[in-house]
Amino acid sequence: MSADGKGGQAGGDTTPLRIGVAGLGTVGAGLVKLLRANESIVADRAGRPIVVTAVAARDRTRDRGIDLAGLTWHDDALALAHDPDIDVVVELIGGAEGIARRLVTAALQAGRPVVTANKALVAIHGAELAALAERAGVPLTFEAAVAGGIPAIKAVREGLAADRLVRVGGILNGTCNYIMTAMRESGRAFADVLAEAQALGYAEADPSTDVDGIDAAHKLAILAGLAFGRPVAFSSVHVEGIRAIDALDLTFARELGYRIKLLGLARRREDGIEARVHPCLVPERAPIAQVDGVFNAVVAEGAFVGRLMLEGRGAGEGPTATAVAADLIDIARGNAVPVWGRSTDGLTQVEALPRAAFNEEYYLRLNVHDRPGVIADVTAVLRDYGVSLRSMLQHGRAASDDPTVADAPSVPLVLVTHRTRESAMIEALARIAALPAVIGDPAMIRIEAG
Ligand SMILES: NC(=O)C1=CN([C@@H]2O[C@H](COP(=O)(O)OP(=O)(O)OC[C@H]3O[C@@H](n4cnc5c(N)ncnc54)[C@H](O)[C@@H]3O)[C@@H](O)[C@H]2O)C=CC1
Ligand SMILES: N[C@@H](CC=O)C(=O)O
Ligand code: NA
Repeated sequence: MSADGKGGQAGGDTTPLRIGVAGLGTVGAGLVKLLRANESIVADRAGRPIVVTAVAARDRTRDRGIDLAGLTWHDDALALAHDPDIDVVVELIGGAEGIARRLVTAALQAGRPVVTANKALVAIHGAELAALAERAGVPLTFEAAVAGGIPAIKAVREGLAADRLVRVGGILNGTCNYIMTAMRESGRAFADVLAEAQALGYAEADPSTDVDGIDAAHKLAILAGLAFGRPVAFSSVHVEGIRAIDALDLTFARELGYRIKLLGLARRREDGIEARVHPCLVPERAPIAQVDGVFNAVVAEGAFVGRLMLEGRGAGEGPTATAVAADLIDIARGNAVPVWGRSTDGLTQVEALPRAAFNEEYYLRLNVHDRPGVIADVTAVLRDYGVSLRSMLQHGRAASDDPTVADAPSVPLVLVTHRTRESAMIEALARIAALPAVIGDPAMIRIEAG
């Protein structure tokens, strides 16, 4: 039985599923185009037609490349929650609060199935919305919210439902991957490439959500919740973005045989769950290092299934609309899966482990005065904290060549450590930054196998 009480294939009911779309931006307009272009494919697979009957958007006159004639227009998106001529509300406005949250809440309370692409909303309010959906006995689906066109939610929540997953994550932000790929391949400036990603419809309304790692963290919190069976408190996810990545780091990474990727990583450990988003050095031969541009990669690992990686476009009109439409097809067919893959009864949020508990290999780049003793001072601090070095790179003049130079020029010094506790690295870096020969803050990037 479907959520709207009209089983699609199961009941042989061919009544159209009527949808109301809130937000006609990149994804909303993309959805209308896709449902029209693929009308008969969608109807065949859903067992009944899926038709847009109502929309709510801000500007009635804007040219979106779609014909809105014949659709009911609502100036107030909240009206969709009670419009008697729709069966499903599709929320494509965005934002964890405000109108998007009010609309989804109102629709679920009114017993309406909801489809959303809103990762911020699901990551932050997913536990409470899941309880509302369960109480109303209607689906709340969000395939588009994680990794755009990659069926990541379905893969983790349904495809891997039988395994005990120990790890999930990957490249979860198309905008950041697009920017870092262009910077690496063509040396283009950050701001330039970001503007291009915005024009292509990849970036969030406020692109700092992308470049500061928050969007990837929203997606990681959702994936971790699905993989480990409990929603992860979003505020406990450790988040770093890509603003601090310097062109020098891209060059040194290449020289050391790595690429830099913004990764989301969630791991089940004996003592809790690790959930973090930050730039990583990954070996250039690792499959994930080859995932470039707007492409995302979702990696999962379980005791029985082993490791798997799904790759595809993580942002943009077409891929995202495909994911939203797939959710609608599920609803039309009467397929319903609990939001977090299990009942919300007794379901509590879990706090991720703090940063000090991480245990990684680290790449450090220091800007140092090129004079004798610098390397010895830096390595002495690392030794004091039990951090052992795997390799070191210094370009330019050797520090010991000219002991008499007082205002020695600055040179980058790159150090790669063996695996070590992050609590030790944090303290060691504070001491290193305070050394007289070290200029500015050291850059630290964690190293991952991929
Ligand atoms: N663009 C992408 O590639 C992807 C976007 N998403 C998510 O999809 C959702 C929509 O994203 P986009 O389409 O990219 O954003 P967008 O900014 O292009 O579209 C949002 C639309 O909502 C409209 N809107 C704002 N307030 C409104 C209100 N009160 N009533 C009605 N409409 C209102 C805006 O005018 C805008 O046209 C967001 O949650 C986003 O995170 C998810 C995956 C990929
Ligand atoms: N802004 C997001 C859009 C898709 O989720 C991204 O760049 O990945
Ligand atoms: Na997806």
